[in-house]
Amino acid sequence: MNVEQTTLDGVVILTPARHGDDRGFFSESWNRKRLTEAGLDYDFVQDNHSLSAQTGTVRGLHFQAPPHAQAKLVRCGRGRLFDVAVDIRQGSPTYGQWTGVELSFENGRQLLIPAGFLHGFITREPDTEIIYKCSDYYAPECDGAVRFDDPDIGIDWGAATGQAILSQKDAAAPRLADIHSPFTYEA
Ligand SMILES: Cc1cn([C@H]2C[C@H](O)[C@@H](COP(=O)(O)OP(=O)(O)O[C@H]3O[C@H](C)C(=O)[C@H](O)[C@H]3O)O2)c(=O)[nH]c1=O
Repeated sequence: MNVEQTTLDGVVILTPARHGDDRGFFSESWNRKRLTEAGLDYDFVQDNHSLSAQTGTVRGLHFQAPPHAQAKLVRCGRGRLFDVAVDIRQGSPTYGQWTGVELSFENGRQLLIPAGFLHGFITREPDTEIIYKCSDYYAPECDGAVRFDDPDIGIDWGAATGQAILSQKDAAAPRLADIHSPFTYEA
């Protein structure tokens, strides 16, 4: 498994090995022991899987507040997407900064996002499926969102987002400056 750092401490890109043969390939998409050996041990308890039918679908930027904050291990099961994490830990030297990576079925890359970060993505192909592990259960009472096109964050989604396909919740999300982040940076 290849591990690449990003500009945000704790957000890393993982690429599990693929064992190809004349049938196709086999890959251990998640191996807790291997992550622990890389110093990335998370107790994932829930797998999520969503399908976005149209290119230019944006889901995010979301977080779950403590006591149900979620770390996530994100991968693309079909299609192609641009996955983004934003640091919202109060006091962090990278507060409000973002990092992004293209995840696709083809490249097999995964993004590991600790708790304390917003998560969102934009699809780059039709019928794109995202699959991700979460370190806590769904808790709608702890659900939070920030608008994906917040100018103070300034995410480059790599596409025109004026026609982004959004849920009503995401279309009405506040700017980061208008929320009180429940996360605190611990050096
Ligand atoms: C997140 C979640 C949702 N749901 C139900 C609630 C709604 O009836 C339906 C769609 O939920 P929502 O519109 O919040 O789904 P997304 O817009 O894909 O939200 C997710 O998108 C970003 C990228 C994330 O990282 C989060 O996991 C999550 O916020 O699934 C559940 O039953 N369990 C869950 O864990």
